[in-house]
Amino acid sequence: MSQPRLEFDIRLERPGFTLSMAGQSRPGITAVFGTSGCGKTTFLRCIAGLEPNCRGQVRLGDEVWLDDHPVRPAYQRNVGLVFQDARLFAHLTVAGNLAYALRRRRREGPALDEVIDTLGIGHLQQSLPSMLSGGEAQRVALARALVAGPSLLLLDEPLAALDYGRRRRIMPLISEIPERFGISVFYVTHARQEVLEMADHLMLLEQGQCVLHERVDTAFSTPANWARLGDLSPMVVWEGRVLARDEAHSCHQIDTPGGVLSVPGEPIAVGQSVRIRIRSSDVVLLRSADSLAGQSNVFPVCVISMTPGGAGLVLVQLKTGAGGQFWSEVDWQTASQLQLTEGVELQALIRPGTMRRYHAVQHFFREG
Ligand SMILES: Nc1ncnc2c1ncn2[C@@H]1O[C@H](COP(=O)(O)OP(=O)(O)OP(=O)(O)O)[C@@H](O)[C@H]1O
Repeated sequence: MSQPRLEFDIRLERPGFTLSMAGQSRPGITAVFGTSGCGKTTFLRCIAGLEPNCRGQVRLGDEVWLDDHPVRPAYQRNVGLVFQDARLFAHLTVAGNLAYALRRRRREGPALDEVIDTLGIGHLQQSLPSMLSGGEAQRVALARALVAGPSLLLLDEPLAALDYGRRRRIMPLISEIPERFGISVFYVTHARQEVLEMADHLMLLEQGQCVLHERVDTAFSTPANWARLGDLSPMVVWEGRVLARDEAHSCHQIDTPGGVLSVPGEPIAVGQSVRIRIRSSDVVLLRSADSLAGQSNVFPVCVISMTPGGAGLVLVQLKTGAGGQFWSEVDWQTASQLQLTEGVELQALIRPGTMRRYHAVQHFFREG
């Protein structure tokens, strides 16, 4: 299903704060990320038409929403909004909340049953909001937003008030929304895990400006971004696809840009897209693979570059035969013993169990 493109070039002045952002939506989920006060919520509010002093241009597909002054006020912008608190109508049951949204629908939207099924709220229909857990209430809030048939979904930390278990259960449901309902999503979060698990793209805001708008794997794998994404240790994030599962050893064969990795963990379906994070500290370098016979995740690699890392270490950039680049961090003594220089070929072992796997139900890896 095609997702109408949002284009914006907006400015909002407040005492001590200016939001100034230009760009366009990309298919799938875009995480809006950044430190507290950088303007994430304000950006969503400007797009939704909730900031009367916002100036500039906003359009969604052929519809002009803002042309220096509002052309379409908030109630005429077909936007679904979900906040940290569910904000359900307290006097209506779940079914009543959904029926309300259905009555206000202004364009063709998803079937009610499909939304209820996707979010797993069929058994809650007769409940009042006061009877719902935080996770249930957020699922109903998402369902209510979807039932209204929005052209764009804006989610402002919808999982922030939930515990880890509930967040984990809802994340895959949110991941499905863009493809299943043909809607682009902007998703404000502070949580890196939510970005890695759900988002296709990352928009990083600093002091009211967008300083990065990239695919998630590229954003997290670029050295210049590590500090600004919250003091990350050197890492790469690879997009991969499950080729096979080895039940006997509880692990998966995953095709990645670096080659086929063997990754342990809970079952994931063959064909499923996943992300793999490999930190520099997870990678051991050796001159020869002789002592590693039978070990999985050993790759012949070539040294691309060496730069001083943190804490007196050297950061070694490596490339596998398949072309995937990643990092290892060693002390200078080890670097000298291994005679590391650019162009040297050696073996890299990605230590089993250190790789972090994210489900990443992504379908929008291509630039849209
Ligand atoms: N209603 C308001 N009136 C005046 N200033 C505001 C208002 N709301 C937010 N601000 C200010 O605007 C700036 C951006 O706030 P915003 O809420 O968009 O940041 P944020 O990135 O969403 O923060 P957080 O992650 O803490 O939610 C901040 O300096 C904030 O203090």
